[in-house]
Amino acid sequence: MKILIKNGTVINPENDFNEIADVVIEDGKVIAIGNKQVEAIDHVIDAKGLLVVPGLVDIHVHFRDPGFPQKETISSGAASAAAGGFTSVVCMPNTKPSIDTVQTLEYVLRTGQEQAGVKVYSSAALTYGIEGKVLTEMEALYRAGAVTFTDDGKSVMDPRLVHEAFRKAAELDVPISSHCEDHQLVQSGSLNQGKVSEQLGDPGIHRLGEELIIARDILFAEDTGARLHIQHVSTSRGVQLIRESKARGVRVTGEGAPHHFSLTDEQALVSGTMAKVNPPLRTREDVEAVIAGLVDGTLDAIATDHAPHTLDEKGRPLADAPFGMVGLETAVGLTFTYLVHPEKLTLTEAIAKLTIIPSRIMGLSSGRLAEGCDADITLLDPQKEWTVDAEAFQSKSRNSPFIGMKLKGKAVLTMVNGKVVYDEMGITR
Ligand SMILES: NC(=O)N[C@@H](CC(=O)O)C(=O)O
Ligand SMILES: [Zn+2]
Ligand SMILES: [Zn+2]
Repeated sequence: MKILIKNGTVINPENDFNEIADVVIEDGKVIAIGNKQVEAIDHVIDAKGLLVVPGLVDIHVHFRDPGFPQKETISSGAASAAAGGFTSVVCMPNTKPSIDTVQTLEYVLRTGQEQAGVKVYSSAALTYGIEGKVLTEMEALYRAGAVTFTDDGKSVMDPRLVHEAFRKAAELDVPISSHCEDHQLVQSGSLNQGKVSEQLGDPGIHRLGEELIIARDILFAEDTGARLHIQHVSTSRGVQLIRESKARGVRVTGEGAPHHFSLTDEQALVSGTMAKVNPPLRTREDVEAVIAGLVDGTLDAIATDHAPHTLDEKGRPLADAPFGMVGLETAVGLTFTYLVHPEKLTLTEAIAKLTIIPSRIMGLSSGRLAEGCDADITLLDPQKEWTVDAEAFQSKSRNSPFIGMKLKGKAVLTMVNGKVVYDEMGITR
């Protein structure tokens, strides 16, 4: 089976390729790029006006299996990823049980292989049960396929334990992904501590809660030589701490989430609990700092932190509703609307932050579009204007503050190993 994608603008950030070119796929692999004569094509996809990019890579998703299939399963999460243009994802371990044993890790990876249309990778927990008390068998989990270690949802607070985990990670040369939140400082708030939290009678989440742990973990990385990846950076000083540590050679990377480069805490006045996320939406100054971090490379990657929750849970009062929002199906629209169209990032820079850079951080082979690669390919329509519609979500959950918002830019076709897993061009009809 040979497929030809013709007339599209092919972008491969890895080698700065950005040209109108043909892409030929055979048996799930890319066999040619450029205007080459290829015989016996079975299927032609006309990508005129579209971008042909490496399948997108999201290194921060919550697929809720095992434990919370009513929120998301690995197969519904994968369908949501495909609809958003993502072909590879890294799952977070705060499931039930948490991904803290080889057995649970293997369950997630196997279910991903058997039931998901996209490539499902997984992190493993740093501590058993994400309780911050006993380190997991990091080496065994690493050998079984864990690509990073994290207690995402929490920070491990015991410095002796954190130090030990960083030493082990350095030995294995595997990145630690850090959710930065000093919960002794932060305690019970739901929103960024400021005018909006006051107005809504919420105790608020002080920015220092995030910054203290970013600073701490940078020091641990510096001391041990481990690779540190800071998740969902939301504050201006957080970005600055990463910038300074990079300049002195610490092996640190950072990610920015679409909601943190597009929304402020004021969104809670409009969207209520749908705008409750951890770390919280902050101020205009913070949003600008996250964008500046993405622009100058302090924040290496864009990652969604796709965090599905049921409408029942989100229907509770602000203080009781869970933190998190779905993100896979709005990430491309938000990246184009807030970063590419306003010319903060070039096309190649934006695609790099959604493909090759996150892939490298986690040591994956995804995120490239070159001869010999797996045909994981996404077709994007950068000009497509659309309105976020909860009913159209492939995710099981609808907890998004972006519902009803108009965005410009969308994934229209997603392919994994040459197989179409999402199609709104009507080519598989
Ligand atoms: N981001 C969130 O607000 N929630 C995440 C946990 C996390 O990423 O910290 C979740 O699992 O729901
Ligand atoms: Zn987190
Ligand atoms: Zn998360």
